[in-house]
Amino acid sequence: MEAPSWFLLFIALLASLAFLSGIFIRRRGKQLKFPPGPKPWPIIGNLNLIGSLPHQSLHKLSQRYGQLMHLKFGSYPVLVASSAEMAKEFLKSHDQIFATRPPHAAGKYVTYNYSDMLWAPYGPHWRQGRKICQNEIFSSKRLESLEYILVQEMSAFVSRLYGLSGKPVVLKEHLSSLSLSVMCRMVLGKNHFSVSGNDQLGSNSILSLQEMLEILDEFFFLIGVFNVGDWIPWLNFLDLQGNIKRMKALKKKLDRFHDHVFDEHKRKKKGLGKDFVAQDMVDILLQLADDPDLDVKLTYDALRGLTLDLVTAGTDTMAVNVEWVVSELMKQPQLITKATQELDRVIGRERWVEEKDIPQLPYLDAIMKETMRKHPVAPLLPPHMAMKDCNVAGYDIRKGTRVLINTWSIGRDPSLWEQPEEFRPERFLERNIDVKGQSFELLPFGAGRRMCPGYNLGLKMIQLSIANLLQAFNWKLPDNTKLEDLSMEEAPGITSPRKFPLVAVIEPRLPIHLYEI
Ligand code: HEM
Repeated sequence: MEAPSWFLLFIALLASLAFLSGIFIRRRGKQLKFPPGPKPWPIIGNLNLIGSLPHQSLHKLSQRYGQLMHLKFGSYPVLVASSAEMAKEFLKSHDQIFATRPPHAAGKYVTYNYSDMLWAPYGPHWRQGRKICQNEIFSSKRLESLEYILVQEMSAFVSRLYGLSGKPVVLKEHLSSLSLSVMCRMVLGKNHFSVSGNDQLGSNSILSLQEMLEILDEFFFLIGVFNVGDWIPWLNFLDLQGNIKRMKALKKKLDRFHDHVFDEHKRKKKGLGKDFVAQDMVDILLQLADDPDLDVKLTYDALRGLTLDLVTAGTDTMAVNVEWVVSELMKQPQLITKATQELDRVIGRERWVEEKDIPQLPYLDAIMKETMRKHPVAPLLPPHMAMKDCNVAGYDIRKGTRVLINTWSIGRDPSLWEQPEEFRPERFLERNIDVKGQSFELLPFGAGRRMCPGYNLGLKMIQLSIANLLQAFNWKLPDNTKLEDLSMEEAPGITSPRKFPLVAVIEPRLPIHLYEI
C-alpha cells in the first residue's frame, strides 16, 4: 500500500477507536459543572495533544477546562484533579471514599491477583499490609537496624563509579543497581543476583544483574502500560496489544524467583529452630504467616505480592528521581557549585556525608524538592477510585469513578509557583513545604490512606545518593555533547524517567584514599 493510503487507514483506525472507546471529554450538565470556556473537543481530535504523554495531555486540557475535568474513558468515568485544592479534597477531605484502586490487568496477572499492596482493593488484606509496614517493616527501629546496608552499598557504589572516572557513564544503570542491591538486601537478606556474571554471592544467585534489571523494566512497563482492556474490559479477552501474554510470561519468571527466595528462607528458619531471629523483611513476613492471631491469613500469594512491592517500589522510583536531579544540575552548573560549597562547609573534604548530616544541608534538600516538583516520579499517582456515590466540592460523583491526581500539573501551577518551568531550588529555601503528604502543592509520595508507606526509606536513599554523588565527583558532559543538546524529555510509564538516559563524565573531587574500600 502507498504511503497516503497507510495514513488514511491510520486516521480511520484512530477515529473508530475514539468512537468505540468513547474517549472524549463530557459536560455532565446536572452532575458535574464545568467552567465556562470553548466547547470541549474530542481528545483524539486535538492535534495539540498528539505525541504528548498522558500527564502532559491532561495538563494541557486542564489549562483549558479547569482544575477538575470529567472524562469518559472507555467504559468508565474519570476525574482528573489538577490543583492542590482538588488533590486535598480527594486525598484528605474524602480520603476514605477514594482509598481503593480500580481493577487492572497487571494487578490480576502480575501482582498475584491483587495480593500486593499497591493494587490491592481497600479492605482487610490491604489494611493488614499497611499495618505490617507501619509496625514491622518501616518502624524507626527496623530502619535503624538496616541502616548499615545503605551505608555499605553507597560506599560500594561511589567506589564503582570512581573506577569509571574519565569515561562516559550511563548514570541510571548504576543508580538502578544501587537501589536494587539496597532493596534486595533489606527485603531478601542478600542480593540474589550475581554482579557482572561474576558470582560474588555464591552458588545461590539465580539471576544475573542484567536479567534482574530486565525483569524490573518489564514489570514497570507492564504496570504502567496503557492497556485498553483496563478501560474496555471485554477487549482483555482479545489481548490485541499482547500485554496479557507478556504479563503471564513475567509472572512465571517472578514465580521462579519467589519460590527460590522463600524456599531458602524457610530452610534457614527450620535449620536454626528456636535460635531463629528475623533479619530481613521476608523473615518478618514468614514469621507473621505462622501467626495464628493475624486478622487475615497471609497466603503464599500475599507473601509473594508484598515481597514484590517491597523490592520493586523503591528501586525505580529512587533511580528515576536521582537521574533527574543530576540532569537538572548539569544544565545549570552554578547550582552544583552552590551545593558543593554547602557540603564542603558542613562536612569538609576528609569524610563522607552521613545520614545525621542531612538536616544540616538545606540547599541539598531544596534541590531534591525542586526535582520532585518538576519531575514527580508518579506524575498521575496510581489511580484512586470512588467506593460510593458522593459529593466533592459541589460535584456529584458516581461510585466507580476513577480519579487521577495530576501532580505534574500541580507542580506547574503558576498560582503556586513563580516561573514554574524554571528549575530554581531557592524557592524551597523561602517556603516551608513538606514532602510527606501534608503540603498538597507537592505530593511526591501521594497523601492520605494510600500514601507511600516506604517514604522514609525512599527519602533516605534519595538524599544520601544526591549528597554522595555531589560530594564525590565533578560532573561534565561527554566531549561530543553540548549543554543545549541535553534533552529533558520524559518517557511514558507509571513513573516518568528521562527519555534518553543521562551520560556524564565524572572526576573525583575528594582525596583518593576515601574512594578505596
Ligand atoms: C524512592 C522514592 C519513592 C517514591 C517517590 C514513591 C512514591 C509513591 C507514590 C506516589 C505512591 C502512591 C501514593 C498514592 O496512591 O496516593 C506510592 C505507593 C507505594 N509505595 Fe512508594 N515511593 C518511593 C519509595 C518506596 C519504597 C522504598 C517502598 C518500599 C520499600 C515503597 C512502597 C510503596 C507501596 C507498597 C505503595 C502502595 C501503597 C498503597 O497503595 O497503599 N515506596 N509510592
